[in-house]
Amino acid sequence: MFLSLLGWAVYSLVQHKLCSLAAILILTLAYWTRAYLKSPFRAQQIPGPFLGKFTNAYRWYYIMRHTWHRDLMDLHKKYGPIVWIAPNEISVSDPSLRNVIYGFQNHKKDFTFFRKSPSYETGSINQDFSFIFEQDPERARLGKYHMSHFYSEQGLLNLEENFDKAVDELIEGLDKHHVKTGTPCKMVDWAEFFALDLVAQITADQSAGFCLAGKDVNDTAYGTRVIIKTVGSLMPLPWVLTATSRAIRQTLLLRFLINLYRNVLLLPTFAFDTGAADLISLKDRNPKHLLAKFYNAQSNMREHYPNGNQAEGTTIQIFNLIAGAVGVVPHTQVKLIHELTLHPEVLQKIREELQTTGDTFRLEDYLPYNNRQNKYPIFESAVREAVRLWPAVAFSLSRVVPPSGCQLHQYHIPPGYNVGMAAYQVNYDEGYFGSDVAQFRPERWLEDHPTQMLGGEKRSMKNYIEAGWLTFGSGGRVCIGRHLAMFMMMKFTAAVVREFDIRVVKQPVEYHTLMTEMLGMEVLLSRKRAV
Ligand code: HEM
Repeated sequence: MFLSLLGWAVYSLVQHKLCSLAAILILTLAYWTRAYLKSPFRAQQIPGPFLGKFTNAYRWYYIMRHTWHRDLMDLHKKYGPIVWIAPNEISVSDPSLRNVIYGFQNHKKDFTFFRKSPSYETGSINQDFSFIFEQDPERARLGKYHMSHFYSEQGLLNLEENFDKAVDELIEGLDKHHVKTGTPCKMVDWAEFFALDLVAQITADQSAGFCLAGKDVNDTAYGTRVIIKTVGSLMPLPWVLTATSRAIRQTLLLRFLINLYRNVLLLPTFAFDTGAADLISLKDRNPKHLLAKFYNAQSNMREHYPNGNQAEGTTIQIFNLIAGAVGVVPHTQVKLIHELTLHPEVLQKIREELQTTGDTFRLEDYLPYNNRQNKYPIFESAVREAVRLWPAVAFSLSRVVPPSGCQLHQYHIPPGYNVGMAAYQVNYDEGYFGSDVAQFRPERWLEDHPTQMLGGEKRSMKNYIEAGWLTFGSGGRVCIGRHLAMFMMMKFTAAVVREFDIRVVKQPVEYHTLMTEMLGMEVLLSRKRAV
């Protein structure tokens, strides 16, 4: 009976293509309409774009136009802080609701805990712990427990020598490939080369040679972009998860993943099934670097991922590192350099701060340990201002409403629906940050809040901004690489502004998929004139 029905369906599909198409269309419309009519968002009249209420394709269309981060800002301007953007998803822009969704709830109390939504599964491309995409809160907590200390400020301070080696190669490469030849330099490419070199340095104390070569050796950075863009394009489409498995997604992206590991670890024949021995010998030679720490972390997590293996479990940590360092940091880095060329007065102050420490940016002059004082307050504020205004991780950090449900202003969101906030919408909220929110004004980070008090003293703006912004996420799943990101940008920027005068010859263009990339900016560099 079933077989004859199936046979009939295939026969009609072939014979009556138009009828079948019409039937599919009608069924889809009926499905969308039924979901719309039953939606609790409709019952509460939550505002939002008409098509978004019916289909995920609405958001996907704007993501594929690469403008979604700005389009969503416009939607919030039009509809207010709570917007119905997809059949089962609400977007929230009000910073005061950040802690409702991302606050430090007890992950053991499933009744009130907001997990990462199933869309994160799209980015899971292995059988092992993959930090950013792990949805299980207990495993994510364990991962953080095993890994946060080496991504802490103190942990990274131990690797400062490696940051400086990467900086030296950056300067040598820029000199050789652009200053001496007088050719324009593509800023985002160089920020990526630096990031790849830095990852190789801090992972296993090796020089990967991207800056020295002045090119994307073996398409390594390109591979990172392909993986990130693929995940970003598919994340908003729930059916992708029905149609694929982790194994399928990994197979699709395997070539790019393996290429990353081979070129960054300088293991030209690395493969998951045979690579463990190579990794072990490399990490044994560099016990204080991240590869050794990743290896230990994966050993501690192994029992939770019986289908993975040592090589996969270790290298996926490198992928998470590369995703942050190469996929995210360079785009804010580009905007920071761009803003400094637009604000010469800020650039001048940064150069003056650097002169107080022998024209070199040293972490120990920045971090307030051992009674030291931060010698770079304006420099630090300029970097923070850039990450506030151009938060490269710009997709909605979507979470599932727990069994308790949740109250967002006048609306009650029932369990099982998704709610999310995205950094552009939150960071540009005038109500919270003030009417000059869109201006690049580093000094704001050094001021006091005009009215608020904290512990009997005036509340600093730094404290106030960090309690509201979403650049690095918030709560238990806050970005583990935020200190690394700050150090990378400060090391890169300090070196470039110390050595070179910079003239922008092509402006950056925003391009959103998963991250908001800053593409196309070109600069002419010349050796800095003495002042
Ligand atoms: C300016 C640079 C960066 C920005 C704006 C940024 C932003 C973010 C955001 C918003 C999240 C939260 C994601 C979520 O809740 O779904 C996150 C998580 C994460 N980031 Fe970053 N990131 C940056 C750099 C880095 C770097 C350099 C690394 C390298 C280690 C990194 C590694 C991670 C990891 C592993 C997570 C997942 C943490 C968890 O789920 O507990 N990020 N990042």
